Amino acid sequence: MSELKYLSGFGSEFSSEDPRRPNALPVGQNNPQICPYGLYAEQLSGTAFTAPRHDNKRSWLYRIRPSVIHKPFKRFDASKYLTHNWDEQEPDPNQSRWLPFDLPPPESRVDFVAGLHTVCGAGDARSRHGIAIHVYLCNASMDKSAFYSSDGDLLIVPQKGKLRITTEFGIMEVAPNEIAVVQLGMRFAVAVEGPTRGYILEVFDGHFKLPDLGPIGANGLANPRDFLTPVARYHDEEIPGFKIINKYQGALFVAEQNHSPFDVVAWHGNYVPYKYDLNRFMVINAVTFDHCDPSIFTVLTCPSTKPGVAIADFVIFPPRWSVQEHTFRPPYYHRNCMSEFMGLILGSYEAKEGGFLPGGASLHSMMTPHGPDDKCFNSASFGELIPQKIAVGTQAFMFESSLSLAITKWGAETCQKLDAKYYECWQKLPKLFSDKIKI
Ligand SMILES: O=C(O)Cc1cc(O)ccc1O
Ligand SMILES: [Fe+2]
Repeated sequence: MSELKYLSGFGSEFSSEDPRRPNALPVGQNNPQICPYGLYAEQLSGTAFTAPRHDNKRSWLYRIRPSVIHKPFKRFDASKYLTHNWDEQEPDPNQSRWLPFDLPPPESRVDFVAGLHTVCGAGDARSRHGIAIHVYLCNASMDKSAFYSSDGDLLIVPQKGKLRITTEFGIMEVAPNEIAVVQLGMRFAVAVEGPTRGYILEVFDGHFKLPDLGPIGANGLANPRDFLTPVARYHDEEIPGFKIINKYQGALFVAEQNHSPFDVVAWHGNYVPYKYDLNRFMVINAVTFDHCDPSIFTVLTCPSTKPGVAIADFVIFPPRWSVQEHTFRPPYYHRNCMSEFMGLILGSYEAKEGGFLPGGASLHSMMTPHGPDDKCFNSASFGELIPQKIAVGTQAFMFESSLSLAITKWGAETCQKLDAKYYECWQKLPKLFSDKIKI
């Protein structure tokens, strides 16, 4: 297969034609009486028609058949651990840590949709307010099926195994240490190459944006040109019994049709799927003293209507130099009015060298105290403060949300990965209080 091509930019107005059908995009209008090549015009709206211009998102798809040619949707029970039921368990404010989530057994055949497991979440897709955090644990490619969420945008964080994501807009390949965003309503199919695991943040409220940079200036953190959107590529295939799987109000539905939904010959617009390589993140940090809040590491944010408060931020902890003088350099001890769900893509996380493992996770709920374990505290308190390259070969991330998250039954019990001894990592923190320590 030839190398995939991408369009570069975040939030841009793009246009793309499959080179096999030049001039497939109508010129100067969206709805010609007959479209070039006899294509159907279909608008995919990502915001209300009347959203302000700077927020307005829509794309026009020129496709062989309109999406409406399908049989009725019926309930589908492909993934029994996908849920929006936040009342399955009693509330639990404890610090939670999960060992790496199990991959499906090699003799099984589990695709991306069947492998979706909801770990925690809050809110309601019906009132378009909330989030769900899922993991996907799969080992087989989707076959004659496509998936979309009618509930929210999906920010996909591969941890193990590359994803080849065929979308209506074209194909993107996303490997660990890259992320992909497939927005509300966009249909996609995932092909994998073996045991595959990753995390998904689904936001019900709106769309992800790049954070404002304030005094940082016009450049830095995640730069817009590093976001890549696939190019148009169509399949003209009759496929009897092709399944369109729809996540709608937290439940799965399936509708059959007799053709590939990946039949878009050309498209234009600013409502698109995209990917981003986390290695491209330009880190800004303190070069004098003290520990900055982790908001400096925000890759993408889904804002709420309250100024400065995110429904959810996607934050990473990339390799970087640590140079602060007379400073306790690791994360400070804290209690936060936001919920912090963390995962590990590669390596280890500086505040917890042991126990927090790639493919595992942690949740520090609203106002639940947390911070470095005793080992980290001791070495950072008494180590020499030379410039140090930290987190080399590692990548931890955080989904930080202003919502108070509930853990599902699968997350709390069925997965059997909760580490009941997690609290112990703080119990041996020493009492240093003494008249002898004077600074
Ligand atoms: O809890 C965590 O490990 C995440 C985190 C990192 C940091 O550098 C500062 C605050 C914070 O919540
Ligand atoms: Fe934290």
